Amino acid sequence: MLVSDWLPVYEAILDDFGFDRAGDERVRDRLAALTDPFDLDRLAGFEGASVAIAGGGPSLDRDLADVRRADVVVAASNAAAVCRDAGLDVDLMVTDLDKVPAAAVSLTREGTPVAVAAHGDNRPEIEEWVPRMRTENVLPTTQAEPVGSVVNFGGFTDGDRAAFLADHLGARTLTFAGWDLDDPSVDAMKRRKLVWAERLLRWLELRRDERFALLDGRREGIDTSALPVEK
Ligand SMILES: Nc1ncnc2c1ncn2[C@@H]1O[C@H](COP(=O)(O)OP(=O)(O)OP(=O)(O)O)[C@@H](O)[C@H]1O
Ligand SMILES: Nc1nc2c(c(=O)[nH]1)N=C(CO)CN2
Repeated sequence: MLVSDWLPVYEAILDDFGFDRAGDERVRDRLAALTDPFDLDRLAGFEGASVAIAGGGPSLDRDLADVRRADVVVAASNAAAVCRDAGLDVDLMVTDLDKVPAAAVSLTREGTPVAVAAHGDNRPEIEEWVPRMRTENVLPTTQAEPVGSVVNFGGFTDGDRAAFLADHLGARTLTFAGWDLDDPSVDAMKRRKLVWAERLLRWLELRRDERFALLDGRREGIDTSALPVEK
């Protein structure tokens, strides 16, 4: 995903949530100061692979067999802890550090890359946890324009950002485990974030010319008006 393709969608997200772009940029700059550029060649194993994107929904426990079958496992936030507790290795964790930050630190120290996102509402988490990580295993990301070590391959929530990253790295197929887009247990803010996650995955599947089973039966109901897709 080119940043120029992403930024108009990012602006629609900022509008919808009332997030402040300058706030995102300030925390991005702080993350840039705390990190070094990550060598993406270390993730060459994504090229041509079947990639499972493990999400933080309650169905993850039931979906672990799908995760186990994939060539490569990307875990969004809390899914990293669930996978590890089930004895499943994670190849990459994607997180904004608002859940299980200690697990993210441990992964970096054990040699597993962690894609850490900076945004306007996670400066305290960035300040507290990133300095404890092994820097060479931190892939710093932003949803705003990239700067220095901090990259942007598209995506908003941890889970859809994981999918955009896997796409950038050349994944052959993406499968989604532990994704409950209609989860009644989430609060109103999380529900809105999941609405955006669904839209962004719809955009991604169209770009990839793939059909994500997760979206079967849902496509008609997805509002794509903020996305650069053919109507
Ligand atoms: N029912 C669900 N509840 C939470 N996350 C879900 C759900 N279904 C899918 N996901 C995806 O899994 C990702 C990880 O979820 P988790 O609740 O562990 O993280 P989070 O730190 O709250 O995520 P975020 O900061 O992106 O909102 C989410 O970012 C989302 O993309
Ligand atoms: N500014 C801002 N950006 C975000 C936020 C958030 O709360 N604030 N939450 C996200 C996923 O949870 C992703 N991006």
